[in-house]
Amino acid sequence: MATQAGAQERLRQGFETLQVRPEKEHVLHVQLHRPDKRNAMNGAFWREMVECFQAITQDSSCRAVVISGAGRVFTAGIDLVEMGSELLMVEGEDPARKAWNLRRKICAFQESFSVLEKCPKPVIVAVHGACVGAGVDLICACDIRYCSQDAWFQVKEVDIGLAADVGTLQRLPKIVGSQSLVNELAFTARKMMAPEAQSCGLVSRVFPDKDSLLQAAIAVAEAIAARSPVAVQGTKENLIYARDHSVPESLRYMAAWNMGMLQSQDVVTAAQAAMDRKGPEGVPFSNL
Ligand SMILES: CCC/C=C/C=C/C(=O)SCCNC(=O)CCNC(=O)[C@H](O)C(C)(C)COP(=O)(O)OP(=O)(O)OC[C@H]1O[C@@H](n2cnc3c(N)ncnc32)[C@H](O)[C@@H]1OP(=O)(O)O
Repeated sequence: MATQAGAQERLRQGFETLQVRPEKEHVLHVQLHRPDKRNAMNGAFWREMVECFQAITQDSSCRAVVISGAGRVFTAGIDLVEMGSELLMVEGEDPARKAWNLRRKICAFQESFSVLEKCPKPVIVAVHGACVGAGVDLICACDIRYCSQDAWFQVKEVDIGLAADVGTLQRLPKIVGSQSLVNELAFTARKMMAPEAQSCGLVSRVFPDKDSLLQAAIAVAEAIAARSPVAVQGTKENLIYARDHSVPESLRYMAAWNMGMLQSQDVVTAAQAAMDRKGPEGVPFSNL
């Protein structure tokens, strides 16, 4: 799937657990789609997230992505039925080999959400109803988080006997300012409702219902997609780099980045539009 055509073909083929559809120009909407099972994450889901977002990364016509959940809730987290019988079953003739194979599996699970961060296009997630366990890991890897008034969040892993290992413990403390709150949520699996999620910074906006939530998520994706993809994707790359590095390291990375990217035609086009008092909407930028 190294080519643009290959990526678009993969997205056209469709997935078992994800529904992908174009929403506006340059905007794709990825829906977690196992509504009867509350979008619980089975084996197919963990694989398909990687395939889907690798294809989106390759598809230069896509500039922003919205993720939402089909049906009553965003997601019930890992599929508990498959977890016991399949997802975490491991082969190996001795403990070292079993441990090594389990490590491989855990790394593969981690990739299913890290792929969201590696995707250069901004990902906006719209959460309604429950967002449990691995759902929190997923949203922590997204760039913008919105929810509806009925949403609730639960770092549920301790209740099923494990430490959350696919991103929550690593990313949540960098999203929420209070380490004490993160610790409390992770140690107790307490449900956090939408107003608290907003006040602690996990989500940036709360909407009255799912319809208004989706409308707003798609509108912000459209606004992002109208801007220079060189500027937007460079911004995502450098924000994530800065989160994980010191200020001097990040400034150095930024300078190396922009010594190439400032030579883009987009700078000239966008600056001219600003001088002419036009917004970026309606200014044509080539795909990246
Ligand atoms: C190395 C990997 C690391 C990853 C770790 C991840 C860990 C986690 O994700 S921990 C969290 C596990 N999830 C849960 O504990 C949530 C369980 N589900 C619920 O609490 C409720 O379903 C929920 C509040 C989300 C929704 O309640 P609602 O009343 O709307 O639905 P239900 O009647 O309960 O369920 C409807 C059908 O969906 C099936 N289902 C729900 N959750 C799961 C799940 N996690 N796994 C598998 N299936 C699930 C439920 O059995 C019902 O199915 P059916 O009886 O066939 O209709």
